[in-house]
Amino acid sequence: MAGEKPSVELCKGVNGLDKVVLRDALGSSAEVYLFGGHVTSWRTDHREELLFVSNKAIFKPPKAIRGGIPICFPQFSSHGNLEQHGFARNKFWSIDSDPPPFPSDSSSKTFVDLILKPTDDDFKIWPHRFLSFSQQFLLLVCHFVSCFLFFFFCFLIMLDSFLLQVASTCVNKYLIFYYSYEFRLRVALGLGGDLMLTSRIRNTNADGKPFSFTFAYHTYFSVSDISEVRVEGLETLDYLDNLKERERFTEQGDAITFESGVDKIYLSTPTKIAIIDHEKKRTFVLRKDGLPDAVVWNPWDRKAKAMPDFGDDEYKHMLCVEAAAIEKPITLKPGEEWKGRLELSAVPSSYCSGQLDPRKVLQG
Ligand SMILES: O=P(O)(O)OC[C@H]1O[C@H](O)[C@H](O)[C@@H](O)[C@@H]1O
Repeated sequence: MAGEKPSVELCKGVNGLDKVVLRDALGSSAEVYLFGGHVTSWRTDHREELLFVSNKAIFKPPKAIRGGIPICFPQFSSHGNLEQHGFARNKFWSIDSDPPPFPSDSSSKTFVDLILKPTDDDFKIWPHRFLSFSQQFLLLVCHFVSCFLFFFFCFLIMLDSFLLQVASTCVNKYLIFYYSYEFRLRVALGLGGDLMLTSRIRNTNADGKPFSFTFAYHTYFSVSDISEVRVEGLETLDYLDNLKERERFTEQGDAITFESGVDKIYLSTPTKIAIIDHEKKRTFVLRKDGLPDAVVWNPWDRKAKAMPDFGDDEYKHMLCVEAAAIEKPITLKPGEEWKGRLELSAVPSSYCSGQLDPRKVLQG
């Protein structure tokens, strides 16, 4: 593969879904499905797959693909009114042929730009606490109708308040305002086959209204054996434990190892986290920017069995470490843009007499 020209190719993937394949001159590659703006493959120059995708993954919209790097936006997990992890991973993205310049990625020639934005017929279920003009108008009509009835039938006073209450419930529940936004995603292969994802989210509301969101790159790393893996960079940090109703705890001082299911949101994490795979003698290094939190997730055996698109034993060969912004939602005023960047490298572990040197792993 080495010596080939870098290429960016649009082709058909599983079930005829469109995907973009990136290849660099040394043979590293990545694949991105337009469905979900979802990276499903990242390979070394030796064609070794670095991301986990379940053998049972269902490549059928609108179900998100199990594995790779789903984008969680505008809501992480189930903590909000939206569907789990928001809608970005269930939508078809487009190739953005003319994006505004990305200064930070200028070194990479192998990349694709995708864009997700609401379409006219695409009512976003992204509720908000303000009422739009049409909603206010509907409330007014309800009020006039009930006032009219009031003058003619005094006993309808009670009905008036009842109608108003029903109307506002309906307005809040069913007539939902949708935010206008632009979500631009660049997926790039960097020098040495690094995988770089940059998200830029802009508030394009014309009505002056801000919106808030939470976000995660839900990265599934492929590991040899979960019991041989440790994560460095999250020691002594506070986390919210999703398995204990999001109670807040403080992590102990040692690197994180795995003996049972884990679902934790580490808060205010450093910009660099390492996943060390002893058996493979490989270390994944995550570098992130604009993403203060990090989720660590492995479903383990019981939850794995309950997931229809995940093999019973596959939990042994994956680990999610998700660069995220969750604890403090991002709020954008109209015209404002947020940027969240993730850079992934796979390097040989500095392995010596059975001991890894965390200083080497986390240096630089
Ligand atoms: O099954 P999904 O909707 O893809 O979510 C998979 C997992 O994602 C995150 O890591 C959450 O912290 C977990 O609570 C959730 O189970």
